[in-house]
Amino acid sequence: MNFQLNNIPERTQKPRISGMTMVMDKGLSVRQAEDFMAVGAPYTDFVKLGWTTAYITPRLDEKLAVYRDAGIHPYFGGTLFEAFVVRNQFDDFLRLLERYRLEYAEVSDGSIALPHEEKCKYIAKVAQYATVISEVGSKDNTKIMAPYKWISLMKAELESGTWRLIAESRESGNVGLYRESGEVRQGLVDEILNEIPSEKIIWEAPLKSQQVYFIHLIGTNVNLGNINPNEIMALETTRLGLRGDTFHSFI
Ligand SMILES: O=C(O)[C@H](CS(=O)(=O)O)OP(=O)(O)O
Repeated sequence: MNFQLNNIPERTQKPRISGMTMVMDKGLSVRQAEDFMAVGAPYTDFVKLGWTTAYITPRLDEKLAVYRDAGIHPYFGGTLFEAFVVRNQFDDFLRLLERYRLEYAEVSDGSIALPHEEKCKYIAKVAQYATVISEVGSKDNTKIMAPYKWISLMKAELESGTWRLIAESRESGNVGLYRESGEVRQGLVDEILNEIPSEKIIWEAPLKSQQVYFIHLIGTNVNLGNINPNEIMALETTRLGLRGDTFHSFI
């Protein structure tokens, strides 16, 4: 830090198992990724190349190297897994993990209809190649899932070998965990937290109001995802109680 301020909440240190920040890269150039790492690396744990953008990303190997060299784990969005599965190319997906030396892989069913037992089998298989992060929740805002269902899916995915669960919100922050307005489904979050340890969940929270909600509810070291690269410094200061929204929470 550049100077001393007392009573700053303690942040977990890398390699973090809680207090993690997952940033969504929607198509940064290699140069933009380097610039992002120049300021954001200490505050970023994972970079997800959003949905299927890895398919068309120029100089993909170079971009992955930029993140790895900065101590960040890059991985591909779950929609890419779904794009392989829906085309009966699951084995090609596994080869892709090896080809790009990906240590983490997202398994999701946000865009395809996949019986949950099958999703769990995929989780177990992918776990033989990479550490699995599995996403729960639909990308379709007409599909509202009851809290008990979220919890049973989450438990089954953990039992199948998922390392961390991602709670869906999309980039827009208005599905899954959130109402169409972006407001948090608070009852849902409370029920999930009664049954699943919070450090097992990465809450997708692209909007500032959502990040603030989870920092107030769970604390500085809540796991947050789908953060815009441009917002990484803003989020870190919010975690530290150094922005108006959380200023009085930690003093
Ligand atoms: O679910 C997500 O956060 C993303 C991005 S969006 O849904 O396309 O907005 O998909 P993912 O495949 O997990 O990157």
